Amino acid sequence: MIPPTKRPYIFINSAMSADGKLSTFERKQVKISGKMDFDRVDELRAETDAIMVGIGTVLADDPSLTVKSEERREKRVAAGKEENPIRIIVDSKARTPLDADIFKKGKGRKIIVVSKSAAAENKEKVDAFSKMPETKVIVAGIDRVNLEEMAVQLKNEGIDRLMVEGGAALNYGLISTGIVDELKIFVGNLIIGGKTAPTFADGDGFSEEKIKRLTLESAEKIEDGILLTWKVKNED
Ligand SMILES: NC(=O)C1=CN([C@@H]2O[C@H](COP(=O)(O)OP(=O)(O)OC[C@H]3O[C@@H](n4cnc5c(N)ncnc54)[C@H](O)[C@@H]3O)[C@@H](O)[C@H]2O)C=CC1
Ligand SMILES: Nc1nc(O)c(N)c(N[C@@H]2O[C@H](COP(=O)(O)O)[C@@H](O)[C@H]2O)n1
Repeated sequence: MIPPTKRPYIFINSAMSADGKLSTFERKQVKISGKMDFDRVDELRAETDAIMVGIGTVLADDPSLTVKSEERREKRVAAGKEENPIRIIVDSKARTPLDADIFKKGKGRKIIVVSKSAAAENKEKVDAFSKMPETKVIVAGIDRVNLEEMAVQLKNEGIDRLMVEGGAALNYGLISTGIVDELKIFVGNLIIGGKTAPTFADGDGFSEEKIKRLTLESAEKIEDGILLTWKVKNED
């Protein structure tokens, strides 16, 4: 495992239903958070150096990942930062559409992380990413993005605090690699159901001896849901 000093502090913020789902079996975005929780997320975005999502989330939701409050953007600029944190997509096969909202909405740097095989086999698309405004490509891993290698490269880009906003496969990948420090999970007042609907952490799952343990830091009621903040025990 890489020492925490060689990578950013990494936390995941997600909203899930009371039955642990991130969205429906159709993988369509569901409004789980209310107004207050979305505002809390906006504040977290404004305080972070970078925001990351997986390609599954880009293809499903097409998020812009911008700071929504003008006041918060102005505060960032006054502090000598860009309006928006660096927006990062983990995209092993270079599938990010060139007309994705992340390229169209909001100012600031973007990073697309691809695998070596995508950089070689899909060179035209990867070159096109590099030509998009304020966009850099990082290559990490052979056929799939190596998340540890990526984290070290992101630290070298000056990212000390990284917020991950899903989805299910990326959450599991990062947690199972042992590089997530904290989870902020808003549990909303709804049941989504469905055995194929994405859960907070999908992937292969842990065998019993490798189950990841957490320490509860706080539980806060927000509107009709609850925000749980956990520290991840990575030393086990
Ligand atoms: N409620 C919420 O807070 C959120 C919900 N969502 C929902 O989650 C769903 C998308 O989740 P997923 O389909 O799981 O996609 P995802 O966003 O987790 O992206 C998965 C992709 O990440 C890439 N990846 C590269 N290297 C990886 C590695 N080493 N480990 C894991 N992934 C790696 C792969 O290309 C993989 O296909 C959508 O339905 C979306 O609406 C997404 C974000 C937040
Ligand atoms: N915090 C939170 N609550 C929900 O109810 C959600 N559905 C999500 N989804 C995440 O928000 C992203 C949208 O970002 P933009 O508004 O486009 O900037 C979406 O892609 C998910 O990451 N989050």
